[in-house]
Amino acid sequence: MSFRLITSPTRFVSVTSFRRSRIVARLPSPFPLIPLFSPSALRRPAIRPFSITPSLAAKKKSTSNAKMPPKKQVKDEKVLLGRPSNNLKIGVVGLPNVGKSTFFNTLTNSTSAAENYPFCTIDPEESRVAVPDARFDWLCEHFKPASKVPAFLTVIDIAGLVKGASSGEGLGNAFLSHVRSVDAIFHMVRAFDEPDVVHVEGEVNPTRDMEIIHQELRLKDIDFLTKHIELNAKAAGRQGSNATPADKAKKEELEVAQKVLDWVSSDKDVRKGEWSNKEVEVINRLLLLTAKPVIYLVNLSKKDYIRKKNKHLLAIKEWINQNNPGDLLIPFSGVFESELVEMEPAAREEELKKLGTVSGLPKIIVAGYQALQLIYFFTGGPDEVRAWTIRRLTKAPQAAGTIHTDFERGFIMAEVMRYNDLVEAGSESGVKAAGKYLMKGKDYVVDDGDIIFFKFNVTANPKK
Ligand SMILES: Nc1ncnc2c1ncn2[C@@H]1O[C@H](COP(=O)(O)OP(=O)(O)OP(=O)(O)O)[C@@H](O)[C@H]1O
Ligand SMILES: [Mg+2]
Repeated sequence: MSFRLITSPTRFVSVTSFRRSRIVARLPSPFPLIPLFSPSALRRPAIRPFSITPSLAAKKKSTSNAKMPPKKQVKDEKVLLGRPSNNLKIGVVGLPNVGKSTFFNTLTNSTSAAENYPFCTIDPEESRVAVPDARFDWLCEHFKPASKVPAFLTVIDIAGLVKGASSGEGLGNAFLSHVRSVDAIFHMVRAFDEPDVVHVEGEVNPTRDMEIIHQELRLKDIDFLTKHIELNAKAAGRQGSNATPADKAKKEELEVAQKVLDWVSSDKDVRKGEWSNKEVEVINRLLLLTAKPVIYLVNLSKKDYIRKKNKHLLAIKEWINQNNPGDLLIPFSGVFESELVEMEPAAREEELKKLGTVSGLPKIIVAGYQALQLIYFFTGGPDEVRAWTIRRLTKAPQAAGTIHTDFERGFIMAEVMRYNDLVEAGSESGVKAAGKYLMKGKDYVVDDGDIIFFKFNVTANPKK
């Protein structure tokens, strides 16, 4: 096997600088009050390529293999419901005038129109917010890096849906297509009484509103699946009895689609079904609305949020238990959060202390990130501490590929420190001395919060 040396770090510098420039351009968050760009960090790459001579390569490889534990076959590799990507988005969905844009603006420090009239938002707005994480803060404190890049949650503000949206009411179909393009849903539920804020259904009734939204999403899935089956059944019917493997696959796919249609038609959301890996693969291609994970955000008045009481909360909880057991409910207050975000950090802390409460946003961001089945691993050093987003169950080479495709192509191994081990030992050498510095191979499934140094090598021609 021939190894080609990678001695010039320049191209890696350009990769990291490219990524950074994107981050700087799209940083609207109220949370990361941290410098994301430092020219000095560009002088050296944040992640140094592993450069070795051919003979040394063989030696290193054999030592690393010796250290590596026997390969464990990951059993039961479950296919996750949802789009297989690291670039996933969560949409804010709900009736008109329930506080979606107020929440979106506060969360992402954006200026989406948020006025007191229904259908204030028409076109979807996209923005990002840093994911707060004490581990990231600790790593920055520990490495004192020139550049700090946390993980980000991408949020989309979507227009309000109304009863009948699935059959075109209130620009319904266009708005539902915006829901189709996101990967998870923050379902905004109005539980605040404010006579000046118009409610499209007349009076405040959160469970009725939740029922409307869920009904519209289900009806759209039913409509979509029915048309999909009709269309594909016709195509499959023309094949006759001499069915090719492709025809058989199509037939199997149609059977799954029919099974899913029966499920949604019985008033259940797709994400609540037990599906085999094969079925999940078909469902993922269909981008169904009720397959997307949902977090219910209950928008309270400032007073109710602070006193932790609201007359609708119990009924909302019961509705979730009845209809979509296990889904998360997070109460918060849009107006209160928008007041907080306007304050200086010190004044904000003072105010929260005085009121004996906390902001609801950090919990919401973390929950949104988890709903998307996203986790991150860290790379750390004096140049940069960075969180790299991956989907749950991602293996080491693909995780390396999020940094650079060469890292995946030439993957040798991942040197992994667990966050707790690093905190306990106080340094990388301490982790090594404690025998907790792990060498992981290509079957290693990366854990949330792993601190990883990838070793890789790239041959001139990967086929050789
Ligand atoms: N917790 C709350 N208490 C009182 N008023 C609120 C609260 N949250 C939001 N509002 C008010 O509700 C009104 C509508 O808010 P917003 O524009 O954010 O709703 P929306 O759901 O985005 O509406 P649309 O679907 O029309 O775009 C605004 O006047 C906002 O200040
Ligand atoms: Mg809006």
